[in-house]
Amino acid sequence: MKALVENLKATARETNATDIRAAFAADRNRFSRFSTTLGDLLFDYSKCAVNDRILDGLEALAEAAKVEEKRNAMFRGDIINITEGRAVLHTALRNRSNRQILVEGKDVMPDVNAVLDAMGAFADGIRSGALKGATGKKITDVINIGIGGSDLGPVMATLALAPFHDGPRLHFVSNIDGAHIADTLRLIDPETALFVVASKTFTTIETMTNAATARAFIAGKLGEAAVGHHFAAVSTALDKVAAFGIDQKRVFGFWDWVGGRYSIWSAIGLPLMIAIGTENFGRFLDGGHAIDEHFRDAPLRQNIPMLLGLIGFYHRNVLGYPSRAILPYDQRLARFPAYLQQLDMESNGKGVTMDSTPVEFSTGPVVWGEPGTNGQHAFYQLIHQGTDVIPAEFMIAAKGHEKDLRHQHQLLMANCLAQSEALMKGRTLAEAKAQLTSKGMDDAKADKIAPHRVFTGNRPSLTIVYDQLDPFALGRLIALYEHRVFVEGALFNINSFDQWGVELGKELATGLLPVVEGKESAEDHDSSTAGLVAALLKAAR
Ligand SMILES: O=P(O)(O)OC[C@H]1O[C@H](O)[C@H](O)[C@@H](O)[C@@H]1O
Repeated sequence: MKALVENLKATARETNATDIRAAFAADRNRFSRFSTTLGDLLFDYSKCAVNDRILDGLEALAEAAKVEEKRNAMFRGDIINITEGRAVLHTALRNRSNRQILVEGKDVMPDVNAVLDAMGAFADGIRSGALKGATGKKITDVINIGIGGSDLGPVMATLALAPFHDGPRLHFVSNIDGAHIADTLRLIDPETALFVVASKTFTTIETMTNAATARAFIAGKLGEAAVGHHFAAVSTALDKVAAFGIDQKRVFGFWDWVGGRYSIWSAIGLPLMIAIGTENFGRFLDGGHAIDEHFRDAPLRQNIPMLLGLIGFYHRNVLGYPSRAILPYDQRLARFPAYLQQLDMESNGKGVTMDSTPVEFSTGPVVWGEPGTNGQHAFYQLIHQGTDVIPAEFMIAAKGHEKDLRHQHQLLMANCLAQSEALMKGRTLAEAKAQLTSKGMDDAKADKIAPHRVFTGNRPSLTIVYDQLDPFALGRLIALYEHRVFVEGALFNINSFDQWGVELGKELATGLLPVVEGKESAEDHDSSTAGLVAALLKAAR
């Protein structure tokens, strides 16, 4: 692998691959050669620093890393999450073909379908008003209590699918900070509220603490007997849910082969289903399934998740770019960058290979972003003229949902396209100077100012276009990025499906709680921690 990466570096140098502007000038068909479609989904990577030889090299890399074999093992239900001894089968949750999927000899599809049916019946009951609060009122507000994978997916997708939201209002409480639940409880009426406690493990301190606060709120306002009418739960740990006291009929399970950050397709999607209805939720699953079929079957050069992953690896390890910006020109995808941060950074922020040795590559990049056009007025300066090259990933719908605001959508499209064009083309010193002198600036001054107005150009970006942001399109987009993360993880030869890196902080927080409660002394901690504890406790007195 290392040698193949070195070869790619040499190829990039020899073929002048990073001169993207020159590549466009030399080849009128560059767009059609370096873009591909799947239905109405268009993936354009022609503004990345690729050429045929680079793609050949990336293909060799995929072969050497056995990406296709690893992909097949995932779909087959092999135990590929080796540190936790689990299969990785979020694809089973959206397996609309219903073909058998075996985990340790047992077909998981009957259980998947049974939970989906139970969720559907519950969601229908809440939406229609057949399932009421303790005082006989219809549920108007659903509050999801969860964090990480038990929060980010429903939060992101609910906003993304706002035009399809015809069920009760949704709220999300995740942070341990009491402000989060307190501000939410102020907005709701206990008689018409339903809390969904969402936690894969049902041990996460934030979720358990917020759930206890919510439980006390309902019991305090409506009496202990009302609790059963106002709570539901989603978890893989059904015994722990039972201990919390939630009615079994309102508990929706999933399985240890669903990673938290891949769980939006499972019962974790219940709030979304309540918001948009079972039919739309089904379309969302269809979208994910369409990408699964494509990822499994399409040849590499037409395989969008493969290409996305290979280009991601190329940016990181051949060209050495440290981060990637996710820039949806779609206000309703405002939480998509945050969603991808967990998906990508928790999956591929690793330093040890599948063979338990240190990795030989740079693994996952920093993933960040904001929707356009807001980002333009904040951080695009650095993307255009900063000293790091930051590959940008644009996404935009051909049609907005606001038919009478078509003009605003046209402005949105123009901005999106202008940004990727500007990143690629840039502006030379001569062009900058000519622009200034044409406006009457004298030569000496133009010489001083022009360098500040130079854009190096040749800054890579890729663009994803879809017809309209509907449940199917969103399902496709999420699955596309899930598989991209898979491909990159396979190339790094890491386990993308564990998350030991979040453990240490959790352990230390448990140890520090008695210290900040004033029950234990801070003397066993380092002087900074002890000093901070002292300052906080003094100020809180
Ligand atoms: O769903 P839960 O078990 O409550 O876990 C919630 C989150 O907590 C952890 O810290 C993990 O890093 C995440 O992957 C997970 O999504």
